[in-house]
Amino acid sequence: MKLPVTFETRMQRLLGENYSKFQQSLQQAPPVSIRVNRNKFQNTVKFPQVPWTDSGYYLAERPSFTLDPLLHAGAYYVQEASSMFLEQVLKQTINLDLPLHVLDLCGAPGGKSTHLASLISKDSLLVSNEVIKSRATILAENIAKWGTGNVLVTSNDPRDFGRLSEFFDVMVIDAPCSGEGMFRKDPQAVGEWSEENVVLCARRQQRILADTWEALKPGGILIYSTCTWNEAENEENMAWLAGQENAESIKLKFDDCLGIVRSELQGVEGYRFYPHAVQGEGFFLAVMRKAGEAEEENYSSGKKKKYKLQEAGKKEKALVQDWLQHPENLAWIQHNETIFTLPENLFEAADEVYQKLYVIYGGTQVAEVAGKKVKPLQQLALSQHLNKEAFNSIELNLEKAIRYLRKEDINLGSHGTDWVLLQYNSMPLGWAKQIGNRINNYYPKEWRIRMDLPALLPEKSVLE
Ligand SMILES: C[S@@+](CC[C@H](N)C(=O)[O-])C[C@H]1O[C@@H](n2cnc3c(N)ncnc32)[C@H](O)[C@@H]1O
Repeated sequence: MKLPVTFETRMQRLLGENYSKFQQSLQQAPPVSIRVNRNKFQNTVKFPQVPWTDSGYYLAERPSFTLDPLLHAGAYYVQEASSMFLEQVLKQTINLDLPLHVLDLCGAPGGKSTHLASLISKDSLLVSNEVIKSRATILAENIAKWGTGNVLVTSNDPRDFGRLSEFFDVMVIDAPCSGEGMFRKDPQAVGEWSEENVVLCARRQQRILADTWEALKPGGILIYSTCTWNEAENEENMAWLAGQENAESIKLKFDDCLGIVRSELQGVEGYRFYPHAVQGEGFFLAVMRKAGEAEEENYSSGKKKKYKLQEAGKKEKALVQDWLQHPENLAWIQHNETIFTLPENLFEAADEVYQKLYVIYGGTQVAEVAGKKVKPLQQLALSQHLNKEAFNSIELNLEKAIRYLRKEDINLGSHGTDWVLLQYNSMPLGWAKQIGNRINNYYPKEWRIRMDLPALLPEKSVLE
């Protein structure tokens, strides 16, 4: 790999005697890692663990993830290991048992958002945002597959978040960057890199930070990360923020043997991940606390509030409320023919987000109801709160599961006229409707597996 000269000079300065080890590590294949969705998959996982997270594992090689039904079921997410350090930050800086409002500002495709969704309590709200619409759709798909039901996916420009003044306890900004840490994984990134682009990225990151700072509560935590190593996009931006706003750097504790490098600039501490020192890709992270103390939230001010979210009709709700576990703890909401739910205690906060931002996906999408006709939605099948007892289900073998996920017609050898939940390894994949002895495949067209099937299919899932 031919590296840009100015990049090499800077890395030599940053790494000193470790530079040659760094250079060698760029020639090696990147490690493959996954993060397991513990709410869906509780079995023991046989792989070596990523040291800074309870649910991350290294695989010995890269399997065909696309052909693994459990990936589509949301049982795990493929994520590079350094990014999983987010878990340590949250565990060390926040009481995760409290009901929190969390923002993931640059969310797609959903690595950090799905991780955040696993870490926060069920009474917490995650707003997962992605400004680019096509990428926001993929984010919504991954959030639905993860299935926690307490996430709103928005597609807004960072400046729109000023409308949610002092709303978030935690803000994660995994900023668009010059991608130096991706050189090994994506050699094309080398060709796209330039000093001018580093400067442009650093300015854009400052703009993003300035635009969203208002949305953080006093006392709230900002977790800033990039997948690049130059100081302009990292420490210098954090020092700039500390100078502009009333923010202090938070220092994290961890064992030096992990190989994570601490950096310091003008009182701001940063954490650097290099591929020769950790089993993961290039990454930078810093944590800041906004000065002050949060005031007690007071949503019920006495005035009759006008909500944007409309309660589901009684008749419509009666048709579907047994499809989720503990329906009594949920707010049942209707938008046209679609019924969806949010945890009851999150209704007011979620409504505020609906009023101020462009929400493309929220909570658990349960069903479409037209008169007495009810159609269960894909997101319900993948919800962690699905009441499986309410449906007939059919277990598929691996080949049939893959064919179902390709939206092919499959023969189940069954008979009937009802909805059936199709599963692989007892894990729901989606719906089919029986019509006599054939079935209609209701897997969403946009989500289907598009790749041609190899002559030999995998024998089992990565997790088996
Ligand atoms: C590093 S990626 C995020 C990865 C994601 N956090 C994850 O863990 O899967 C940065 C994201 O920022 C988005 N982005 C690009 N320009 C942006 C801008 N001006 N403001 C906010 N986000 C932007 C990109 O579309 C991209 O999805």
